[in-house]
Amino acid sequence: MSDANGKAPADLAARAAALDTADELGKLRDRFTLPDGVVYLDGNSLGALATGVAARIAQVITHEWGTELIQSWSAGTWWTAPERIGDKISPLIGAAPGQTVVGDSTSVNLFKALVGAARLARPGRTRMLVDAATFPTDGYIAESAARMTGLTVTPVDPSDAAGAMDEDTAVVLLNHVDYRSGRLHDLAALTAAARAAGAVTVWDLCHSAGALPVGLDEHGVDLAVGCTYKYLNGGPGSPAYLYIAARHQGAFDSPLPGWNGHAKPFAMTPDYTPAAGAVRGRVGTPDILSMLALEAALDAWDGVSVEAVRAKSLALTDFFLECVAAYVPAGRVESVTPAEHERRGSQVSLRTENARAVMDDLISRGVIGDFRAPDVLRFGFTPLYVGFADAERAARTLGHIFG
Ligand SMILES: Cc1ncc(COP(=O)(O)O)c(C=O)c1O
Ligand SMILES: Nc1c(O)cccc1C(=O)C[C@H](N)C(=O)O
Repeated sequence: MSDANGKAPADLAARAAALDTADELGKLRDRFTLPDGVVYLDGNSLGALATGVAARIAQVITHEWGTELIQSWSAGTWWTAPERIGDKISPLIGAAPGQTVVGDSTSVNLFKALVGAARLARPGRTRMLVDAATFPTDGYIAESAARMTGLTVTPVDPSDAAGAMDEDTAVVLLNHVDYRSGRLHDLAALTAAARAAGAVTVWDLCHSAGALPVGLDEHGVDLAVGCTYKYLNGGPGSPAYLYIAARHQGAFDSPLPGWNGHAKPFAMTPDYTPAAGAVRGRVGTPDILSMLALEAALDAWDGVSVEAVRAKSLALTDFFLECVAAYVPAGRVESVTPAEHERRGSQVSLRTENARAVMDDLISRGVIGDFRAPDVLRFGFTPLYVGFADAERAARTLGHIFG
């Protein structure tokens, strides 16, 4: 038997097995619970369940809530969870401790970051540059934040963003990795360009954190947000995070100054004095169950370097593209994810006709990716629990659908 392009599936299957055997990260799959027989390539939408989470949440419910009751806020681990878990995420995004706080959704953190950025921006500037291909929520929130702060949104393709930054640019909002195409944008160069133009940067890290090195401190990013339910495996609706660079913390003026961000929340004074540090990015009572599930899920990263994850991610996506080229009849799919490593995130997006029906068929055959309108099959590669045999089976199954 040979595939559509004449390559024997056994060759690729054998290669996949050898690559999995040599893979140093392969054993990390044991840190996750995944259903048997399923190839899960949707961890860029909802990460898999880390094994320690269920027991931790049972303990939080039965002991901390059920027995310790209110004391868990003060004597236990609850009150400081947002900044403690922020510090646990920090190494994954290249941030020193004290700059990252967990809570709320990405959308809400975008709002805080964008209005905060506008308030940090140089007076008199009028424009907010926003990634034109952005995940919709960023665009919606940016429009509202701009309206509230007297700015005007200018949509811009990230490839043209550096050239569009000028002395009228107040704020720049960009995605590190594009959710639909998987295109990786040059965070270092774009942040440098924004700094040169005197603009404040806000990066959305939803599709990069936990998949590749980010380097927020190293590259001088001002503010960043990201979700935790994708590559960080925090669970459905797990809280997002907000990064406020140390140099801005004194001046960061949150548009949502809730009592949890107050310097002395339990003084319960009528006037607002923001807490020092990233804690001023907090708003109201944190969602403890989701937050502590996230904290337990982050244990899956113990002893794992983001650099090693990136190396495996690129090897996986390279191999998947090779398998797709071998198994899928020519002309049936077209990759919209850049081939160059320096422009590729941790997913492969294939454009095809009837993409929704094709994805439904794939899922019915045990290969879970997702469909993104209008015509994209999206496959996310999460190196902590996806292997090369998964990539080969996914491509082979796609080949069968088109065969
Ligand atoms: C780039 C990006 N930003 C934001 C979000 C979502 O934000 P929220 O956590 O508020 O649903 C997503 C995905 O849901 C996303 O891909
Ligand atoms: N956040 C999601 C949700 O609540 C339900 C279903 C999917 C999602 C997603 O994460 C979508 C995702 N940001 C994307 O890149 O498409």
